[in-house]
Amino acid sequence: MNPVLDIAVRHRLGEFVLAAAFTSNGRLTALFGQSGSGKTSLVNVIGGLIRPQSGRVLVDGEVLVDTARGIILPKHRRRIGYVFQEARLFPHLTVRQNLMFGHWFAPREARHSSDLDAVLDLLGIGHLLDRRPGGLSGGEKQRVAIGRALLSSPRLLLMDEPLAALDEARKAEILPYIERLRDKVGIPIVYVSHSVAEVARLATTVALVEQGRITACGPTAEILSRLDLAMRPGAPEASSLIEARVIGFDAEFGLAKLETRGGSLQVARGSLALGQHLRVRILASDVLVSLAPLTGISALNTLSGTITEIGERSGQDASTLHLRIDCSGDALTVLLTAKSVAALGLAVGNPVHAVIKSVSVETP
Ligand SMILES: Nc1ncnc2c1ncn2[C@@H]1O[C@H](COP(=O)(O)OP(=O)(O)OP(=O)(O)O)[C@@H](O)[C@H]1O
Repeated sequence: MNPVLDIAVRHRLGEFVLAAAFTSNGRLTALFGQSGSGKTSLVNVIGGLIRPQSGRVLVDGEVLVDTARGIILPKHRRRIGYVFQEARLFPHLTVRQNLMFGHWFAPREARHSSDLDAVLDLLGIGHLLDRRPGGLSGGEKQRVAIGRALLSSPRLLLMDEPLAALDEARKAEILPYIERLRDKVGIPIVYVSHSVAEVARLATTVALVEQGRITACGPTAEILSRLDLAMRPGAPEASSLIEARVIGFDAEFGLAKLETRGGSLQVARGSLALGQHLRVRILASDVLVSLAPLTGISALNTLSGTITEIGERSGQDASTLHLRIDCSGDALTVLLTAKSVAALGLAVGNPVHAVIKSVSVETP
């Protein structure tokens, strides 16, 4: 089977050289990297705004670029939807007219009159149809921009920092729509971000971009927890993504009880619903390790596991190191001082208890 994305391109922009190669089968592939690492340039190569000097771009096996065969499809023939940081809607047109603008760009055989209803429902924008962009919130504008891109029947959606211009409340409002887009619409997404929290929540696959190159690419949980990447410049701070399910609530204290493979966690209830499946994120620096089960401390969460990997000493003065604990199939990455590791005599194979404060468990 063809990968969803198969990219290997080389392109010089002044002093900067983009030399990026990766494949992805993810529904949402995040390009993550520091400012200036080349994420937007790569997106522009995929979208056709930059014609690469050499290389290939294939989406679901369709060749968009293959310089060796002299193929560089023009932008308008690629069927790629773009969503930028700013919504870029036409101010003089209504929301309906903005959306239909996307529809006109869809190939005739891919246009269906039912598409509009499905998109309105998916993005919750049906009530905005007669409004003009000027009267919409930033989050509403972005939902319309996503709708417009979807209605062009793209084979791929490129989203370049779509939430960067929004405040925290608007981001929180739009994230569930992007999750639905990822899970319910069969269009693969390439998503540029430099927010680890966003990547942890949305991405199925992460490609790390560093100085024009892809330094790692793989499933999100694996990339975020990889010890060899943890201290690289621009790499996300090491963290663990753990699959969990809401199994109950503690009404008196406003907590939700989550079940994970390695044990239970208690977190702030927020808007969690009974039975909901979610991914929680725990920073490596927010976990303590104990040889014996602890009593008499305030932390509410203890996961038990076995040390599977101890990384190299790193950080300031090589004073810290990462280790990985297998908690019944979930990998927990922990940052400790080298001194603690020596004092406890920690070694691969040791059974340990990982202690996590509830406030350190990030939930959607
Ligand atoms: N036309 C150009 N000529 C010369 N250099 C360029 C050109 N376009 C981009 N660059 C350089 O290429 C590098 C990568 O830029 P790019 O915008 O792709 O990075 P980015 O990772 O998207 O950054 P940001 O997160 O800040 O948007 C930068 O150093 C930029 O200055």
